[in-house]
Amino acid sequence: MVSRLHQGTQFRQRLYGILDQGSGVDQFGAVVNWTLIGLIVVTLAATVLESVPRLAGQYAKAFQAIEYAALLTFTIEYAARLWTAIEHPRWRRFGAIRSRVRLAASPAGLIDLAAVLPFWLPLFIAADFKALLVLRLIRFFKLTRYSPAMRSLLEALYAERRALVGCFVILCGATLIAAALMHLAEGAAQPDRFGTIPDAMWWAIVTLGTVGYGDAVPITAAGRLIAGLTIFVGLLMVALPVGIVATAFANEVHRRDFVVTWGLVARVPLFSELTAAQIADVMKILRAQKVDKGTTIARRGEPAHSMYLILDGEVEIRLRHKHVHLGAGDFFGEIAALRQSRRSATVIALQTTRLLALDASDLHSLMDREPQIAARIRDAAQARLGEELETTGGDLIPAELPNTKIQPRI
Ligand SMILES: Nc1ncnc2c1ncn2[C@@H]1O[C@@H]2COP(=O)(O)O[C@H]2[C@H]1O
Repeated sequence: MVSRLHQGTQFRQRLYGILDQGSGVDQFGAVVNWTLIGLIVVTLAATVLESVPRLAGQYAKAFQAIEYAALLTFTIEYAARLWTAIEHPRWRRFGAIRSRVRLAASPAGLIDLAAVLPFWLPLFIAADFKALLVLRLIRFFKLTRYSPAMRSLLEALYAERRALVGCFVILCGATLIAAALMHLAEGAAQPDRFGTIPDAMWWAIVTLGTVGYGDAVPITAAGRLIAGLTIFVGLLMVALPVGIVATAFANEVHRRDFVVTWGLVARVPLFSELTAAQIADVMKILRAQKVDKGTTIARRGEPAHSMYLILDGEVEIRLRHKHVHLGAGDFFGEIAALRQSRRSATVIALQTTRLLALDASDLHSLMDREPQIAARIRDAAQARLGEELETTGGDLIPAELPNTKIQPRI
């Protein structure tokens, strides 16, 4: 009985790992996830083709088969996600029901539900559900889960939401002012196009958007002057959000550098005792970083914000009286990150090195959650500190630094 229960939990953990981390878990995980991605793409293509009446008539059976297969698969996937939600490391403490409610209410959960729920209706209610054809395109958003680039773009938009809302507010103001001025200047000359402010707003939006359909053009001198100014403002208005999003997107992509996969994290010795679900959780707080040979990764005495795990390559720890080499599987930077102080040594990359960086705040919460990892990191820090104290006579942090305690990064 107990072993059955244990097997059930193990299966749920494995399923969670596959659904949450996909291709990185193992070959079976890769097959499951590529099947889901393939089905999303096929159902989207089928939706588009089905809107062509000739094709809809000719291949009606094939379209129906694709829809049934997709609906059934996505429904099973949704149910499996709900069932395994309790394995989510941050939700586990909420228990079965609350963790499932959390999943159902999350953006990804809502997209998964919207991708299936409306499409069951025609099977039970006899009515014309033509709009459902277009609604199927919601399934496109399921791809966000599998595309780091799409995720990066959404994260960039989210990170810059305040600046973008600011741009939108300014754009609304500019539209109103341009429309009102144009209504004053052109209202009498062209009452059908600029007779009211809402009429003139169409012109303002098209001009500020730098589209210029040419269906409404000023004919008075004052109107042309206002149009000229509006075009200049429009150029600025378009450049502003485009620049903000492009910069944020580039930063986000560079920050990721390479994709942290389940396989990479599972290979790190420090995480060797974690379950699939725990590894999945750790993945979310790690940042991938690639450094070139000769790069100074940490400088003695500098404030520290992260600890690093070496995936491959080699680094040199330059202590006062000796140099220590660390390679794949080792970690460094834990001393300052733990003590929220400054670096005790300079660290240089001896080769091109791939690292996983862990922010100090994330390190602390990980250590709170995972006592074995906490013990291993603390032991290493203690041993390294002890060694260094022995050779420096206790002068670990440079004396010229007045305040070794640093503020956490916001
Ligand atoms: N004796 C040592 N052997 C190996 N690594 C060390 C030793 N002393 C310090 N380090 C590492 O070098 C890092 C420099 O930055 P931190 O002080 O944050 O953390 C330090 C340790 O991770």
